[in-house]
Amino acid sequence: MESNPSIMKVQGACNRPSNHLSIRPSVRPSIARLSPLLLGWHLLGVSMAKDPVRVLVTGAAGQIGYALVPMIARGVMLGPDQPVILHMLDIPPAAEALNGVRMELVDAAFPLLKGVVATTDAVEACTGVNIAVMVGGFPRKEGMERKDVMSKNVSIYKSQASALEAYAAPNCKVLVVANPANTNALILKEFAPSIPAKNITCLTRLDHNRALGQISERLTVQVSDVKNVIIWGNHSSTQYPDVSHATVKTPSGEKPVRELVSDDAWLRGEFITTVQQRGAAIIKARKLSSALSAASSACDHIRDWVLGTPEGTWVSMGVYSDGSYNVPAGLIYSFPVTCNAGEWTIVQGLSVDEFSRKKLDATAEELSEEKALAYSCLS
Ligand SMILES: NC(=O)c1ccc[n+]([C@@H]2O[C@H](COP(=O)([O-])OP(=O)(O)OC[C@H]3O[C@@H](n4cnc5c(N)ncnc54)[C@H](O)[C@@H]3O)[C@@H](O)[C@H]2O)c1
Ligand SMILES: O=C(O)C[C@H](O)C(=O)O
Repeated sequence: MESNPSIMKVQGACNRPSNHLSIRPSVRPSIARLSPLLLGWHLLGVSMAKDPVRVLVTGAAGQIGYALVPMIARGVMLGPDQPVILHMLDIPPAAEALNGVRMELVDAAFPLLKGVVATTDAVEACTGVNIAVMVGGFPRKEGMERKDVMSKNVSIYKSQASALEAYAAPNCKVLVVANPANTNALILKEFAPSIPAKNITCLTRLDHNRALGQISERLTVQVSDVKNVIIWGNHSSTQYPDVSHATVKTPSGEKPVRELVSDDAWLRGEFITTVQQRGAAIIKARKLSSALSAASSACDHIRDWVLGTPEGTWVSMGVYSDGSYNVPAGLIYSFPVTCNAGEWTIVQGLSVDEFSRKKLDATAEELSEEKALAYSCLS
């Protein structure tokens, strides 16, 4: 257990870092609530205190950061019984805003929040972190393509990879949110060679959730009753939102989405483009990119990775390709995955029809091009 429960100051020294991620997947909150043993302890007023987990959020003074840090501090990411210490990094011009976020975290008096490191120093920010959510970067603005921001982000991710490699806790899990998310994650992997490739992921859960949302609206069903959509490939407009294996829970059992929608033209047309273009639609509407949905989806991504996916359910994560589904190895590509005991596994053996094959290949091709462009930015 960390000894100092106080909130720390901007640029302050770190608490002693814990050496590893101290979340035990077997003590999931829902199970913990049901366990007679834990309930007994609770009634006796004895809490099963866990060690705090250190969570880094880069770009914490930005709009996703502002939505994300209170979710983490409230237990949305790691569970309602998991104390956290937040490490927040931003760049010097944002230092004052970052301090404002820190002050608000103090003011919110989150019971699970055991400390805050708010800093513009990447080494201090990365020291001892168990989970790193990489949001910092240069966001795409209206009318800009993701490739326009490649070179700015590649250099950021190269240097932050080195800081994580040298100072993060062993087995640190990394989620890259900042665009181009897949390629930033790949650069991070390349420049942090001692962090296992399986620990470096990117966010396509927002796209996955958007796909669930579209199906739920179309069928007028609860979003929680829709599952097993897939986002294949890049977090970009070439991503392939696929409902070939998705189902909806109905009073008479699980039914295929394709059967219930009964409109392949919509599923292969408007549904796909709506999900692909949703980020751009939000930017057009808000003049800012999505923030609350991105933050919430980042929490979903880490929560499922650490605590596990429900039985019979998969989620989409951008992970290092091993050649599954004939996707070129060596790309960070979004696949359907299940998670157990803190490890993700690509769901194998799903049928891929000709229509889907073309879509999987097109988004892989874009990622290969992005990879080449990123490497050209490095030289
Ligand atoms: N993967 C996804 O699903 C998804 C969804 C939405 C947004 N995004 C991306 O997330 C990123 C952040 O979006 P936002 O709306 O919060 O942007 P924002 O501009 O509001 O915030 C970005 C923050 O990053 C900081 N920053 C810049 N360079 C940094 C560095 N080197 N180190 C640390 N911090 C740095 C900025 O000062 C700023 O505070 C963007 O790249 C955006 O395109 C991804
Ligand atoms: O498209 C963008 O740059 C915004 C973001 O990635 C999103 O999906 O909302």
